Amino acid sequence: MTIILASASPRRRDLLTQVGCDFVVMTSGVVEDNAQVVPPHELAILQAKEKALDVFSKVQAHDVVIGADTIVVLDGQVYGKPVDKNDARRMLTSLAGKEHQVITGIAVVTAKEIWNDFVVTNVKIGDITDEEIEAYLTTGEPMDKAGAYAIQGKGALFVESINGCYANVVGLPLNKLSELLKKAGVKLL
Ligand SMILES: Cc1cn([C@H]2C[C@H](O)[C@@H](COP(=O)(O)OP(=O)(O)OP(=O)(O)O)O2)c(=O)[nH]c1=O
Repeated sequence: MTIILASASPRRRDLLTQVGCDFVVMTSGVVEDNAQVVPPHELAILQAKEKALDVFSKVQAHDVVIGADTIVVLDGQVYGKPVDKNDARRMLTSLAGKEHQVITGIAVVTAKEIWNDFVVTNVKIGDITDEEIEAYLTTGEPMDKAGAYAIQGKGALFVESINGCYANVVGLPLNKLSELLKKAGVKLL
């Protein structure tokens, strides 16, 4: 049995490595579509499942595949990864001074069953000046992050407080993952 992380995200790899998991990475060919008309948490679960199932179709039947999808939700509006600098600027401007939710959907797929769930973390972004947004955009950090910021990077300068799982914001809720892996018969400790 091999544990496979169906993700191109270096953050997810780092988090899984942090907890001593022995795994390999395989990226899925799934194209995300955040415009789907389903509630945000369902969208995150759906996309996590799609990524995991796509990879599962290419591996051995006894393997375990993990998929995840992180979205930012502000007043019911879903923000994925920005398409360009203008989109990132728009996201950061609207997140400033407000609380939003970071939702990660997670799926663990085995030949027997698909376990899935989601985790919500509330994040309050403080006031940000236009000058700070422009400076942050030039770092390039926002471009591959949901909501256009990285709590684990310079984006931490904007985060006033969080309520909930930190790893969830970075892209992989480790406590929830452990719970789902245990159901699939995989123990990390
Ligand atoms: C909010 C936030 C998101 N992110 C990242 C986590 C995810 O990698 C990314 C959201 O995009 P995702 O589509 O969830 O993931 P991905 O495209 O990077 O990787 P894959 O689909 O192959 O698994 O945003 C941070 O790194 N820090 C943060 O503070």
